[in-house]
Amino acid sequence: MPNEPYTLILLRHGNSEWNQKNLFTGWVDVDLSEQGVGEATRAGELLAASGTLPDVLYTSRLTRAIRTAELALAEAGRSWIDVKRSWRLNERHYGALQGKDKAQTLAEYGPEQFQTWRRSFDVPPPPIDDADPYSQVGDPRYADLGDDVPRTECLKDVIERMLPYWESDIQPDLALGKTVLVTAHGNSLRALVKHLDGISDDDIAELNIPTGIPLVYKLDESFVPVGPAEYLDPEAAAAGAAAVAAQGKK
Ligand SMILES: O=C(O)[C@@H](CO)OP(=O)(O)O
Repeated sequence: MPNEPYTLILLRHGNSEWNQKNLFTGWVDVDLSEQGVGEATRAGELLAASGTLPDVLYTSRLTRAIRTAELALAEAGRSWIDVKRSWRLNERHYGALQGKDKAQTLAEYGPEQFQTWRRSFDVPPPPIDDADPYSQVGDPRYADLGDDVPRTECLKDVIERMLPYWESDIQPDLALGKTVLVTAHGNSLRALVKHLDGISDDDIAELNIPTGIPLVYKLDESFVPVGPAEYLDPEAAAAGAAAVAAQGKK
């Protein structure tokens, strides 16, 4: 291979106030919890210690991802890098479940329906009402979407809105040899990992992304991984992923 492989770092935001309260979040703009602030800072330490220093940052338009990136980059001495934000990296819109308690939802609807809403590939939760306090309709942050602001999404919908951005914006920066950091969300990153690793529609249900631990991909010139992606703290990543899988059962 003539050139060095491209480096892509995926980072799920640190634990949020609603992760802590065990509420479905989606596009609701909640901040990091104190634990999340610590995780974001630690992510920056891991980047610095491994010498994986980003040249450009991509984030969603949600505070928890933006702050995670700011804290991690400050810790790694890279606050100065260029930043690009897109709603296409936002969390999966959780429809009418936004703001609902996960444990209560599990108790009310049962494990099968609960798992279908959380992890099925193509079954979205019921749509959120435009008048719901947790709807994003009318939010100036999404003025460019007009009436196309999502009312609910399944993982398939997330892949369909995220992949065009991956191709139009992120891939060209990688092709320039830049180390790219993407700070995003559990389900928008599951969508990207599914694409990169060629995971089937069924198997993706089992994949959970832990909060605040950088996942590093090396990609060839066709943006295909040259080996398995690596978490910079594999033990913490395994524990974190198991905790995400168990949400609701508390
Ligand atoms: O509530 C959410 O938006 C997501 C991520 O926190 O939850 P889940 O892991 O249940 O998809």
